Amino acid sequence: MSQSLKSQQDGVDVYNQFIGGQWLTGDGELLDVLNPATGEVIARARLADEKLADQALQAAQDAFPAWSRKTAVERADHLYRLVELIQENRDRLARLITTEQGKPLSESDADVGMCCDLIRFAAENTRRLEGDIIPADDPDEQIWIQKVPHGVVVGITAWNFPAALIGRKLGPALAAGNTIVLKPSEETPLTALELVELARQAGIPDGVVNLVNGRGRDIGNHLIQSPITQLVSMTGSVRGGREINKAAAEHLKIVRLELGGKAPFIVLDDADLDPAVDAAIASRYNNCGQVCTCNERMYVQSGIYDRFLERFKQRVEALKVGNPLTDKDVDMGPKINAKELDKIHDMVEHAQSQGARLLTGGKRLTGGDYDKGNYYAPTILTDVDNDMDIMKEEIFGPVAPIMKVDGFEQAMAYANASEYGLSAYVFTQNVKHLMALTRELDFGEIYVNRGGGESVQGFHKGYRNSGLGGEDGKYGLEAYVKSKTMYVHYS
Ligand SMILES: NC(=O)C1=CN([C@@H]2O[C@H](COP(=O)(O)OP(=O)(O)OC[C@H]3O[C@@H](n4cnc5c(N)ncnc54)[C@H](O)[C@@H]3O)[C@@H](O)[C@H]2O)C=CC1
Ligand SMILES: O=C(O)[C@@H](O)[C@@H]1OC[C@H](O)[C@H]1O
Repeated sequence: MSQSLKSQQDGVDVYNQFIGGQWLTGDGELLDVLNPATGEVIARARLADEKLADQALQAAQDAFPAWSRKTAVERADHLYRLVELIQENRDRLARLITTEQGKPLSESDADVGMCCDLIRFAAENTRRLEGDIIPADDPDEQIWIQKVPHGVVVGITAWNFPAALIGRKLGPALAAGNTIVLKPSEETPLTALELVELARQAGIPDGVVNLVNGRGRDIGNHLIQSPITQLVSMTGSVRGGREINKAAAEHLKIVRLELGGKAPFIVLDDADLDPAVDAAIASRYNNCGQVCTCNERMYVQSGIYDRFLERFKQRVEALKVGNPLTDKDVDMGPKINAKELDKIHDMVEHAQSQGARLLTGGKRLTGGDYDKGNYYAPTILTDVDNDMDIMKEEIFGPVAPIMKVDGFEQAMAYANASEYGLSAYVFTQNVKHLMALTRELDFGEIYVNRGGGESVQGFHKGYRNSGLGGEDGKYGLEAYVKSKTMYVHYS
């Protein structure tokens, strides 16, 4: 039955799913969406069954011919209109992100801003999806390499950036002439649903954007295996990425995966101390440490180690943790859910059992409002060595292990000894070391003398287990077209 975005049941908003330009109820189970700061149910989202997922794929397939035949400028104009609407709703969306995900409002605002920027970049570049004309071996022939869209794209997203990750999949997919079925994270479906409603209001034709909710191994897996799906783009865990890659391989589907990270944060003796401390704090504790580019392990050279650690500890202990909706001054909100909170605490305890020393934090925050949410104390671990699990496994939480190194070479060796290869941070004023980074540091995204935060015109690409493919910028956009070679004889 056709519905609006949401309706009320027992005083709680119940969100529908978007298929072929209609909000549909379906018969699927209802999923509680919780505020991680309070544990309250803020809304419910209807989950899709396989029949509804197939309906979404079919709607995307039906919409593809007309959408892909629109001119580059027409597609761009639709996306620009969507960006305008997102901007008009920026405060409301930021509040919603904070409510369902828990990050401070300023960070939610940046999440919405990044969503806009990713879609705007895609719109700006619809006209730049250029092909080639290649000299042929026959004088009466030309070889044309054209760039054409794939067809139906499935975009599967994680919970840590509920808006930006939708923009990152939807923007380039539509810009290049594809249609899309989105499946947002089970933890944060509401922002995605509201964004899709804005896509409807922007006049994006029916079926070009569709959204179904569901669990990854269930509906996510079903979407991947459908013969309609041509390309799968996913952001999430290495485990999820592996499962998706395996399911897609069976059907020879194209897959782009943006997975976890274990970014080394390197501070050499000649670094500027204050910016290094600022960046170490932001890159570890923003979004409660739940960013794939987070500072996950620190290597600080012996000459600056004591001064760095003293200042870093002061700053960590001054971080204010709380409910970002009721207290605008908090630096850090809760972890996304109780399971993640337990995971972090187990990792900290395990690190101590392996010999790490707890310098500060290391516990769940309790008492008063803390008891209702998933709060963890900002934590520092010292006396770690590079073989400990805390230096190898993605933490994805507010815990910083810090290790002393004797110099550049040792820092490089420790940093590279990782199954992850997305981001790395280096603070140095030494030009020789800086120039050597391209050769010595085996990571896809290196931040030198600054904290994290990629630009939409860059290329967000993880090596090794951090992913397959890469996103953003001109290389990210190219993933959404395939080449078609035509040998044109004209005598
Ligand atoms: N790269 C990143 O930025 C992220 C990394 N993570 C890492 O993953 C850990 C667990 O987080 P989760 O939310 O459980 O990540 P996840 O990988 O399970 O979920 C991410 C998305 O993939 C979908 N998914 C999962 N398994 C799938 C499958 N087999 N087939 C199709 N779709 C599937 C989920 O439904 C969700 O939409 C975190 O603690 C963190 O270490 C989590 C979120 C984002
Ligand atoms: O998923 C992630 O954590 C990253 O891809 C993240 O997405 C938006 C942020 O700017 C990125 O670092």
